Parts: sequence; C-alpha cells; structure tokens
Amino acid sequence: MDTFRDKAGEPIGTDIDNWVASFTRMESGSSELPPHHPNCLGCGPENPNGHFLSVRRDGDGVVAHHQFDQRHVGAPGIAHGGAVATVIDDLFGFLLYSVGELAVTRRLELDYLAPALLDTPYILRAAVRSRDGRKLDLKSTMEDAEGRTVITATALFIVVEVEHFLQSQRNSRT
Ligand SMILES: CCCCCCCC/C=C\CCCCCCCC(=O)SCCNC(=O)CCNC(=O)[C@H](O)C(C)(C)COP(=O)(O)OP(=O)(O)OC[C@H]1O[C@@H](n2cnc3c(N)ncnc32)[C@H](O)[C@@H]1OP(=O)(O)O
Repeated sequence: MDTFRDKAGEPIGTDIDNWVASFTRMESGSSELPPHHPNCLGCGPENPNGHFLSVRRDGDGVVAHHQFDQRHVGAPGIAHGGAVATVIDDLFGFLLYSVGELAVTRRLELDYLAPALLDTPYILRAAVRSRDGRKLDLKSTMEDAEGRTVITATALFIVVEVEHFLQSQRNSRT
C-alpha cells in the first residue's frame, strides 16, 4: 500500500492500521473531507486516471461539485454510466466520516434519468437514510445547474472491521 500523507505532506504510515488511524488524525473541524486514499479512483489526488472528487460535509450528509471530462466518455458527449457510478460510490464512502465506522459497498443502484454530460457542472449530494445493525441504507442525487435531477442512487454499505482490509491485502496479488 502506498504511503499515506497528512495535509502537510508528511508520511503517516504504510500499513492498514495506520491508514485507518489516519482518518481520525486527518479529521479537522473543516467541512472539507480528506480523500480515502491518495490513489483512490474516485477522490485520490495522485491518481491521474481518477475523478479528483472533492467532498464537503453538508448538514448530516455530504455534497460535491463535479464535472466529467473526456477521460470519462461513453457515448459522444456523455459520461460513461460506470464513471458516474464510480463517483457516486465514492461519494457514499465519504458518509463514513460521519458514521465513524468502516464500511464497504454491498449493493449500488443508479437510475440514469437524463444523460450526464461532459464538461458540465453537477452537484451531488448523499446522506444516510437509515441504519439496521451493520447495514447502512444510503441515498444520493446528482442535479444539473438548473436543479434538474439527472441521477438518483441508493446503496447498501456493510460495516466491516479493519480485519476486512487486512484480509483483502493478504489475498491480493499486487
Ligand atoms: C475508524 C473510523 C473511520 C471512519 C472514516 C472512514 C472513511 C472512509 C474510509 C474507507 C472506506 C472505503 C472507501 C469507500 C470507497 C467506495 C466504496 C467501495 O468501493 S467499497 C469496495 C467494493 N465493495 C467490496 O469490495 C465489498 C465486497 N463484499 C464483501 O466483502 C462482503 O460481501 C461484505 C463484507 C460486504 C459483507 O459480507 P459479510 O459476510 O460480512 O455479511 P453478509 O452476511 O453477507 O451480509 C451482511 C448483512 O447484509 C444483508 N444483505 C446483503 N446483501 C443484501 C442486499 N443486496 N440487500 C439487502 N440486504 C443485504 C445480509 O442479509 C446481512 O444482513 P443481516 O446481518 O443478516 O441482517
């Protein structure tokens, strides 16, 4: 796993325990939330193929302003549906800062109500709808600048222990 750095750019650890510990260390009073990982496909600042998603707290939920670009094209001029799903999945991940526990996506469902256009500003919001034990029921919307809803999404995230990531790292071939 890559070295994770704090806001001052100082390395703060290379293993999973340090990665998890970094979430509490990086939490400031600011509404701007830190990326999950420097190379995260959704929000990592060091992933040139990523979306560079930047997310803030918004009441009990989170909000992001986002534009898809030519790297994310599906049909001409339109963002690939999988790229939209990536961004929304990642946005859901930012709700975990408020939940205060680790969780992973078990189910993700999107309704594509209208094309998500490239180079077009969108506002995305997400919130926790309810919790039942380890199950987090999450919802999200993506609207255009005129307030038209382009995407609605729901997800089931399952709360996991750190061991989930340790096990995955042990089983990984990279
Ligand atoms: C220290 C605090 C820090 C806080 C700050 C944190 C900041 C954020 C940091 C980091 C987060 C990560 C970054 C997020 C990035 C975006 C999200 C991703 O890309 S995640 C990757 C993709 N997802 C996977 O790789 C999962 C792969 N799946 C699994 O590993 C397992 O399936 C897992 C762990 C999800 C569940 O497996 P089981 O064996 O533990 O649990 P079972 O028994 O299968 O299900 C649990 C419950 O859910 C229900 N369930 C399962 N599927 C359901 C469904 N489709 N509908 C309804 N219920 C369902 C089941 O019936 C069960 O319910 P009943 O406990 O019995 O009540």
